Amino acid sequence: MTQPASSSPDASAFVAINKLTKKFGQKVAVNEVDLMLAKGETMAIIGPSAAGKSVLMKCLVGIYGADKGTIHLNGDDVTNSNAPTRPDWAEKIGMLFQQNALFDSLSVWENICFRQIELGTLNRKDARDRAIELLGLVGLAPESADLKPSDLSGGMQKRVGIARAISSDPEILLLDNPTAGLDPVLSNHIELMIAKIAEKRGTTVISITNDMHIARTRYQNLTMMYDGKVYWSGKTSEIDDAHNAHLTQMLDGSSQGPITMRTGKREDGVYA
Ligand SMILES: Nc1ncnc2c1ncn2[C@@H]1O[C@H](COP(=O)(O)OP(=O)(O)OP(=O)(O)O)[C@@H](O)[C@H]1O
Repeated sequence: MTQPASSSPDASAFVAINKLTKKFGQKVAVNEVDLMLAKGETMAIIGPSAAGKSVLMKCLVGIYGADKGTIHLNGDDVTNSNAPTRPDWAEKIGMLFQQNALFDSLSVWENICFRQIELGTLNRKDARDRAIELLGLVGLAPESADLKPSDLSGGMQKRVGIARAISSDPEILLLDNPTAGLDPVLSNHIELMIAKIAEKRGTTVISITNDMHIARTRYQNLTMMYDGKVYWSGKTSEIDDAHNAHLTQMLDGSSQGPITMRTGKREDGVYA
């Protein structure tokens, strides 16, 4: 059922991360992470604060280069942001940042098609039309297009961030806490929307969440990070109640230590 943290990922997987390490000075934020994901599959990444989840995402999107290890996307080595293959992937990866990263001085539609306007792939009229189409996809009215992000609620801002992330019709969608700060009803609504968009487009999705229930019900795969490492990675359908309880305890900090899901025991062997 599990991918042991020590196994080597299959390099032919659509997303193949092999022994990835990212340090900031002495701090090892991401420590020998192995992960793989097939095309069109979804993965939730969970873990307590400072586990390395966001840094891993930023390595994937090319913001940070790696100190060690590799990232392959569909066979292309994209480990370092200045790798020759990287520009080919810029348009194929959509990312929602934790704080949405919307520009307050720009309108909603300019935020959504920011990249296309910058690159000149769409003129301003077509970009506005495209943004309105995307607003519809994320459940926002066309009238929102000319508002500024500060005119929107937190939930609406998240939707705009998601609309921007999917604006280039990416092959991979990276979402850093798409429902952080939202109430449970809205969180569920947004996660359902993401699942539907991904299914319709065949998009591969990796999403950080703090919500174990959402991770188990909306994603096909789940990875728990702890102290920069992958402690468990596998199919959500195979998580039984005991494992769920322990992953949840690790997430909220009440567990006494990481567990290995292969055995269902904590690393110190206490849990059975
Ligand atoms: N630019 C940076 N410079 C120095 N240290 C950093 C930097 N970015 C992240 N870190 C450190 O790396 C570790 C992992 O950070 P990361 O943001 O990936 O955690 P996280 O799992 O996403 O946590 P959270 O759920 O709280 O967002 C933390 O100790 C953090 O302080």
